Amino acid sequence: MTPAARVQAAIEILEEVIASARDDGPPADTIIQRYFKTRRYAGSKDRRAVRELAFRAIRRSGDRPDSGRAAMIGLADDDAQLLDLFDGSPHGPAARQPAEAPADASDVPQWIRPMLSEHVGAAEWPALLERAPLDLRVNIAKIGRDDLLGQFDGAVPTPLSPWGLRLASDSKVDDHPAFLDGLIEVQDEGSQLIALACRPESGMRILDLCAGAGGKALALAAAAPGAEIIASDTNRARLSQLRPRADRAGAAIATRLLDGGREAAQLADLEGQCDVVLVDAPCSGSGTWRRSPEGRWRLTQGRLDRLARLQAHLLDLAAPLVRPGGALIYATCSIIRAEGADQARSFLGRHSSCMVQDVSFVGGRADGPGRLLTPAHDSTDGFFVARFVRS
Ligand SMILES: C[S@@+](CC[C@H](N)C(=O)[O-])C[C@H]1O[C@@H](n2cnc3c(N)ncnc32)[C@H](O)[C@@H]1O
Repeated sequence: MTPAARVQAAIEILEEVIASARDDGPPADTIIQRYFKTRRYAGSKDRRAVRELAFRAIRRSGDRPDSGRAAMIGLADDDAQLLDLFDGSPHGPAARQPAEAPADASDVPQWIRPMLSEHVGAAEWPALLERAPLDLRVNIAKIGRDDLLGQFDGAVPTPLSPWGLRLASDSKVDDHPAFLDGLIEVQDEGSQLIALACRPESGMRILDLCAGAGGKALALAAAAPGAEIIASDTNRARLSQLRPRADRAGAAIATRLLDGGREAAQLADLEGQCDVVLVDAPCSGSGTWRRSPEGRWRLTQGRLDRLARLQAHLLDLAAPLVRPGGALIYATCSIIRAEGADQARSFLGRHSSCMVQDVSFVGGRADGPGRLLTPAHDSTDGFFVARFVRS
């Protein structure tokens, strides 16, 4: 591909990413993979260059651009070499017209700014979009962290989680023997800290209510191999990914597929029976923009309101399942108050039998009844987490 053809390819990809963000479709990575499946002429260098261009344009625009071309023009207006490639050559983009408006540049969408946690001021915004390192969680049920340290080039222990190793962002581990043997999982340090906040111990019964593909359930099982762990979710496809991961890790985790709206009846046998219930609730994902920067283009006030209602519903569902003296842990990978401190405060207002307890990990900052981790302050994804004890 010529350099100009790469720019045109990135514009076409951006067009799809914009439509997908508007219509709640697949993420940018999936779109890029699909794009090249039907374009075998593109070599690996072309693919890398196009991907890089598309992601640079996505990171540059906080608000959803009008078109892929507007997004790329925005990037090119600050980069003379890129602008020169708008030359109308075959397969390249048409020449830039003076009347064409570039997409606006911003880190955080305008409308979301007033909704962020007070900790996430403008000085923290650039870090929300910096490339994240690759964090691994060592399966401590099988091996110690120090025993694996030397097996990965440039790996360092994560500073906050005792289970983590940090590698450069572009590291690949899915064909590493340690991965195939179930000794590691890819997991951001922030997610590891949420599992730590559950204080898992052998003999406990732990419900991971929104387990998804089981990232945190696996961390809990590794930390407390003698615990009974139940992983539930309403999404069959996600929950079914847990089984092979648990087999690889040698973890015993029971799963329960729930029907949205019938969860209370399906979990009735666990009422007052759980030592710990983890509610890792669906959220805006605003704490993970550094991995999925197009997530900023997906959010609308309507979506945010629906998510906040679902989070409240899941918290109300979870509270009666906790045994007296047991703990409810609420987490979202969000830096938006409505999904964090405000949600936790409302929960406390509705449930007088629950009291706040400090989460036991190092890191983060106090944020209302919970703690907030942010990329700038903690070098983790952004997370809100609160721990409640049932009296
Ligand atoms: C943030 S994700 C969970 C990530 C997972 N805990 C992990 O560590 O990989 C939230 C999950 O909540 C699930 N969910 C949505 N509505 C639910 C409901 N009513 N009951 C249980 N799970 C639900 C979604 O399907 C999604 O998998």
